[in-house]
Amino acid sequence: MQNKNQPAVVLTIAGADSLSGGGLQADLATFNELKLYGLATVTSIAAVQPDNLKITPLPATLVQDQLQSQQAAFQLRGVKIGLLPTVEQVELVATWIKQLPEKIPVVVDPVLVFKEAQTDAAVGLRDAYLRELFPLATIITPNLTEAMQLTGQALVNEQTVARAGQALLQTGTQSVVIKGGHRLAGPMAKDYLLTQDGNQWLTSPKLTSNNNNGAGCTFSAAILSYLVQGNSLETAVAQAKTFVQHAIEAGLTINEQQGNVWQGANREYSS
Ligand SMILES: Nc1ncnc2c1ncn2[C@@H]1O[C@H](COP(=O)(O)OP(=O)(O)O)[C@@H](O)[C@H]1O
Ligand SMILES: Cc1ncc(COP(=O)(O)O)c(C=O)c1O
Repeated sequence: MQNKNQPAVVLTIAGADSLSGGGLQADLATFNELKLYGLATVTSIAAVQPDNLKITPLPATLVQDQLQSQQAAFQLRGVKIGLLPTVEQVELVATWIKQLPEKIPVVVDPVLVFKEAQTDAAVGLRDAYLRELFPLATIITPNLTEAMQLTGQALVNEQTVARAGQALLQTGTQSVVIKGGHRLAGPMAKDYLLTQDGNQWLTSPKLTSNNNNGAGCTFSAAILSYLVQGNSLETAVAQAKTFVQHAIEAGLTINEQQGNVWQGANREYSS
């Protein structure tokens, strides 16, 4: 039994990152900083290698077992969906979301593209996200390259990103934020938020730091956290952008090419 002094419980369904930059490690760190109790269903293990990311999926039955155990033990207040490496896992997670007894925020981060390696998601996986998960989402959070792969459009400026947002909204998700981040040209890191009620660009100065592994995971986990705390979608996304900006600024260098975000940087700013 949870009383009102205990933290709300949220779940991430995600992969484990061997360097803890992204994946469930970033999600749990974010939930913790934002005073939520985080659970994780592990879908896969991502081992970061010098020029590759080796992703090993776990069997779907094991994913199902974890979800059942978590739902039996806790009242879940929100769910974030990260890396699901197989169509079978996407279908299973969609079925599980549909049977949840209450309507809770569901943030879907379609992890199809990684900073650590050049990848092109399998068409079947892309289609499964579009068909199965997006219609169940409160918000979807593709990065620029993922939005290109999901829409088949070249996204090079504000107009094309806005058009892609409209196309993604047609999938049935309640809202979409396309992360221009470091990939969209210009001095600002711009993200485009589109809801049923309107749209806006969220901007922050583009940091030159390479310590942004985990930025996307942290951003989407922070959106979920702020939604669970009762904020509007617009407020949740704006606050998440500030949270991730601080996390990149204070990131941890691994080598000249890459480093991880650090969610703990936000302690300095919280009251
Ligand atoms: N260099 C940067 N400077 C400032 N913000 C950034 C930078 N890179 C990414 N971001 C922000 O971090 C969040 C995650 O974006 P991104 O790194 O593109 O996602 P992903 O990790 O999915 O590729 C977005 O809010 C984006 O604008
Ligand atoms: C398991 C897993 N999920 C997601 C990601 C994506 O991380 P990012 O937030 O940098 O997009 C990674 C990156 O290494 C990962 O290993």
